[in-house]
Amino acid sequence: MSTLIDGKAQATRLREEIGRQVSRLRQHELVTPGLAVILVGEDPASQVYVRNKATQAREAGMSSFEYRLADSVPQTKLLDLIERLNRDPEVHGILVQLPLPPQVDESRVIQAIHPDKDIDGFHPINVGNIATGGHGMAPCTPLGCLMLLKHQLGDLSGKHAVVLGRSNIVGKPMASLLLQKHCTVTVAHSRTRQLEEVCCQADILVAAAGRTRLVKGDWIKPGATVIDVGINRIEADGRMRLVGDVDFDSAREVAGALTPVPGGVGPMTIACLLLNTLEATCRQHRIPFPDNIMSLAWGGTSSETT
Ligand SMILES: Nc1nc(=O)c2c([nH]1)NC[C@@H]1CN(c3ccc(C(=O)N[C@@H](CCC(=O)O)C(=O)O)cc3)C=[N+]21
Ligand SMILES: [Mg+2]
Repeated sequence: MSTLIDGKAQATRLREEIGRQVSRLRQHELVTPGLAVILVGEDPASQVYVRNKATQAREAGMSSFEYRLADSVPQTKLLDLIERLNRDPEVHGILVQLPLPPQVDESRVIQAIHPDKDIDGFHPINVGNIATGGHGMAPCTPLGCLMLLKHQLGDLSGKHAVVLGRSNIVGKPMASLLLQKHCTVTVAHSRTRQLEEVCCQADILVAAAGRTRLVKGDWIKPGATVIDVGINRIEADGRMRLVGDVDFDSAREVAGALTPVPGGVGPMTIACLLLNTLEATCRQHRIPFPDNIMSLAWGGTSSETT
């Protein structure tokens, strides 16, 4: 049986440490980190996530500003709001919940966010900095996955990581981060031939394909570490359930360690959002980013990154 990787517990510890740093900033620097979250439309799942993000930001002592816009909002209005938040000194991080409705050009919106306030790490400047090994803002979900992996495995050097999925939000930045940690990285996706054989070679398997229970136990090398990024809502026995991209029951017979859904990557994503907001605040006020947060987040010292 595999070790269960407790993302919920690790996220709680990270948020507690972030909370201590936030109160230190407020006391000694008179700065309160501020997170602005913009939600367009009324998708119920998105509403839950946005509410959780705002609640957890406030619990960590941050200011939270929420903006709810109608599904029919013209793009110019959204861009105007972002422009205003870019200039607002109380706002250190801006998150526009994706996906956006069809009249809005997603990449236009992402590029409108000032890179220093882009706590999602989706702006091309941050994508470029991460891809070239710099210390840009890393997207929250891949960053959370990396922290779980570092905590579980320590040094990742030389390990074969297979990333299943190639989205800009998870797959591609995940591959960048794993390369930075000296993994051999394969990015597989829906057009990959012999997908099962490719997955079977992974020491580390990150499943972010958006396909319910795609990865079965016999896709996994015995002892491998499996990170399940999927969040799929299915109906079972007349009730809604959350399941991942990994078939949990067969996977746990084979994997060395495995994240559950829920309680794995999801809570780490939100904790990393707060971490990025704290980092953005420090950078905007030219305050050094606290070392102990660095080591808690990365499971080692920052000097280990080369
Ligand atoms: N600009 C932007 N940034 C995002 O980071 C972003 C986004 N758009 N759009 C949607 C996705 C999805 N996402 C999740 C965050 C937390 C959980 C989470 O906390 N999940 C809980 C369960 C929550 C539940 O029960 O529904 C868990 O896995 O344990 C899930 C999904 C962030 N996203
Ligand atoms: Mg794909």
